[in-house]
Amino acid sequence: MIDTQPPRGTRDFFPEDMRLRNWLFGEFAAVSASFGFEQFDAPVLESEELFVRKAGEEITDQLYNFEDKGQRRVALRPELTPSLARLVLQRGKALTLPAKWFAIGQCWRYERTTRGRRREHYQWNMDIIGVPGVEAEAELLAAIVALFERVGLTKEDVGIKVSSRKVLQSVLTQYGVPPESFARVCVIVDKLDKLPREKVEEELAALGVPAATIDGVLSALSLRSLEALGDLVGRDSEAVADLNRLFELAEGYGYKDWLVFDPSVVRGLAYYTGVVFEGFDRAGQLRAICGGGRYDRLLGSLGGADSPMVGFGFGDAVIVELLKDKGKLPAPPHTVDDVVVPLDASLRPAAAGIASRLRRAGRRVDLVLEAKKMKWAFKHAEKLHASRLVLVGASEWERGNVVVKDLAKFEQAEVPADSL
Ligand SMILES: Nc1ccc(Br)nc1
Repeated sequence: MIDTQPPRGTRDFFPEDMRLRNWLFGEFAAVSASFGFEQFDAPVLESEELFVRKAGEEITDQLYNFEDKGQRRVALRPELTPSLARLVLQRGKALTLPAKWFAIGQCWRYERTTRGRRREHYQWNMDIIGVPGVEAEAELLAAIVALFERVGLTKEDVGIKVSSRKVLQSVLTQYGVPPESFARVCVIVDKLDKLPREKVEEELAALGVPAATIDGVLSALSLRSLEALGDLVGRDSEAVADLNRLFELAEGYGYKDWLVFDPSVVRGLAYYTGVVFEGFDRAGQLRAICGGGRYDRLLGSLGGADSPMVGFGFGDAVIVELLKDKGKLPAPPHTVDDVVVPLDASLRPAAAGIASRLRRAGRRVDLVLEAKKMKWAFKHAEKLHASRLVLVGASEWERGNVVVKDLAKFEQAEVPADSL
């Protein structure tokens, strides 16, 4: 027999898994719709060049890339943002700005399965193109909070750490680190909560960032108030102005208590240029729930004209682990409205006609396809959480009737078949 397991690092979604996934994606789509966003999608398979960045990111180190039968260098997308950028460049001046787009798509990595981690997950992305002010970031943070609230999480369960890469930029400038090293330094500094400090210092030193600078960077990242940040980088710094404005807007939206200023948040993607943020569980048991930020120079890095862009990615795995931990994971049942049962093989065409009519009327109908006893039909209807059991029997059918059992009210009636 073939190996019935899915390929290493991937998942199957049996019907009960798909019901949960459809519920979660339904919440993603509902939040996106409530914020007026339009959905886009792009191929899972992209040209490799879309993702080649020389900043030592894990996401590009683990690119799921290969050469196809036409000797083309291709890759399974590790994230959705570069595809979004490609579509924006493709649409060019025809794209009306600001554009608010969302997507839910499978993303891949080729992880050496020494750690046995998954190689695919689904990500919900929301992005705003063409808005230079932090009003865009505030809107996206509101969407994340809306999602958390919709799935039953509170500000006691989760929060969103917020900072700006401009903090790191001003510190590095103070220490004379050249701007061209900025992206790589960010990628390394992002590893602080994953690697021992010595390892981070080693990697920074390999970039030519002297130890004294590292101390300066690390002390900046340990600040815990915007006031202290202002003292360090200057009250009129862009980072402070952006973050003060962001917290003021958060007050207006009513989600300020969900936010935590945390300059240690850098995020691991090279292309972020401004505000960055990540959702976290306050119990500190899990990896980041979601993350995002501003990336105003991604289009330029792909050879196009820059446009202000900001967005986030929200994976389908950590949120499910968190809801499970909180006992808030729904188990959507398989439900139909009606079960239609012919009580005799000769009544099967009649039963099929009744099922068709009910379906055209918008009912979800399970038509029993084999000769079954009443007892089985009852059990089957209960398992399907059906509202009604419609029995097509010879004597009633002669009168143009069927027997309908209301399974909620435990009532039964003989009614004309065309009255259903
Ligand atoms: N980028 C990425 C892709 C796939 C998984 Br699983 N995690 C991260």
